[in-house]
Amino acid sequence: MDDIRVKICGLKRPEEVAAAAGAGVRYIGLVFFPRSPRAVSLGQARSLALEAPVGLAKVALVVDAEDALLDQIVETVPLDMLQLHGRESVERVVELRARYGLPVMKAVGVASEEDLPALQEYARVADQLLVDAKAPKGSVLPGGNGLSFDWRLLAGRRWPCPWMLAGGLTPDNVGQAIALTGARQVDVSSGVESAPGVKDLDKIAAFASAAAAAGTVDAVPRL
Ligand SMILES: O=C(O)c1ccccc1NCC(=O)[C@H](O)[C@H](O)COP(=O)(O)O
Repeated sequence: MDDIRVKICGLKRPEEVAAAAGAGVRYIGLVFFPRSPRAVSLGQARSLALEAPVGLAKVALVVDAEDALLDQIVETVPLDMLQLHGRESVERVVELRARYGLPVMKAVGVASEEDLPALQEYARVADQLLVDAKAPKGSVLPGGNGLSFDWRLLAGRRWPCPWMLAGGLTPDNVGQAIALTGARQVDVSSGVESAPGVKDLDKIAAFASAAAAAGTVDAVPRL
């Protein structure tokens, strides 16, 4: 069985990229959402992306972004994937895949069974799904809130594209999350921070190693 793939989202400093690469992380997320404590400028994102070693995929996270912003991001930052973390429609996913020729990961917020059909819809058109906790009403951030959802909702569910589990993951709970959901990819942001927007290098290493350890055990859902 393949290793568990880890994505660390919201990196801002070169040492965070180095720590992620050193820990065997597979994807880094660069946040282009001005109200986020993890937001990066175009210049910052370009430098971070250029420093990322081969094998570490650079993912640009946007929220209902206009074409003009996306054009700037794609022209400036060497990228491997776009992450759509807003209310982008199925049609918009199709349009952006064609326009930029980059794989698109669509984030879908989950709080209850009612949210699961959307995953099926987006799985038809996206290259990957990010199955995240639904942001609370009125929250400034559509993601990165450190909230999890009932992982049992995902037990036994599969989609016709690769998917990543996100939402409230930490070095302490990622093993249980993988065992319950069968996820082969996991994404974390606030769970590896020492303060909003500041990644903790030790927590990055601890998260990657806990995920790797969980990946060596057959994922038998314990319900
Ligand atoms: O992280 C942000 O600041 C952010 C801002 C706007 C939209 C999405 C955002 N983060 C989304 C992510 O990819 C997070 O990694 C994911 O939601 C999990 O976050 P966390 O619960 O903090 O681990």
